[in-house]
Amino acid sequence: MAELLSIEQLSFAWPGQANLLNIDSLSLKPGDRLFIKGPSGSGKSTLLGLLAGILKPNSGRLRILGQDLARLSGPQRDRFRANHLGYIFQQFNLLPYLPVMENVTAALIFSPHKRKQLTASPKQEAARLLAALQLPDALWQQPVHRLSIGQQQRVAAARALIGRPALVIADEPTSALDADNRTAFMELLFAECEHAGSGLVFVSHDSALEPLFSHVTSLKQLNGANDAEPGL
Ligand SMILES: Nc1ncnc2c1ncn2[C@@H]1O[C@H](COP(=O)(O)OP(=O)(O)OP(=O)(O)O)[C@@H](O)[C@H]1O
Repeated sequence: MAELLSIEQLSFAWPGQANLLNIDSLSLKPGDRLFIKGPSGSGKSTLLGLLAGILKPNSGRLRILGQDLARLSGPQRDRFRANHLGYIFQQFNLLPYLPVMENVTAALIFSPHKRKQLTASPKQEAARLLAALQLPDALWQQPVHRLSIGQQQRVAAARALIGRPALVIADEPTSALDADNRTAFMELLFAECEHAGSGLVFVSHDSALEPLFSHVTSLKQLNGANDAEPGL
């Protein structure tokens, strides 16, 4: 089976700026869970943009499921992202006036692959995920803007997980939560990734979450080739 993620000799600089990322190597197997830490401004979101194929490396190679994203055209990259990735954004990026249920099933619209992965109807699978993430069913037909931040976060997680993507990318999704809610959310997220067989790349500057992950690295380690942990 192809590796979930492999990076070799990758460099990236924003236009007119010095190199921000110089990653000698990073690899993950299907289902692996990686925590990436690093202070604000160190390049965590930039790295996630590269993983999602929203940004292109200046040099080197980045493969997801064996596919070098830089070799795909823009529309092919969009399709690859829709089919194989689930993304939980820092600000969730939900559609505020659409009901919860439609926000979750929206992830299937541009993804024949995710639709094929379903074992029930889109609504049934969205309902299963929302229930598993403990969002009360009284809220499922409510527009998202009426939900609390913690509730919106569960909707964003359900949207990222529907259709069993190979890789779920999460950019500081717990930053608006208190410690109790954070731990509960992480347990649910892990359980659902396991159920779906999804790998997880999770970015945060909250090192309290670090012990929950089998693989941990930092932007500093990634950028200094010799400091990386074995296997990372
Ligand atoms: N669209 C952009 N154009 C130019 N420079 C950018 C852009 N986005 C980010 N940068 C620069 O890249 C650097 C890293 O930013 P990035 O958002 O990746 O950091 P981060 O580690 O995710 O920070 P935070 O924890 O605050 O979210 C910063 O110096 C930032 O100014």
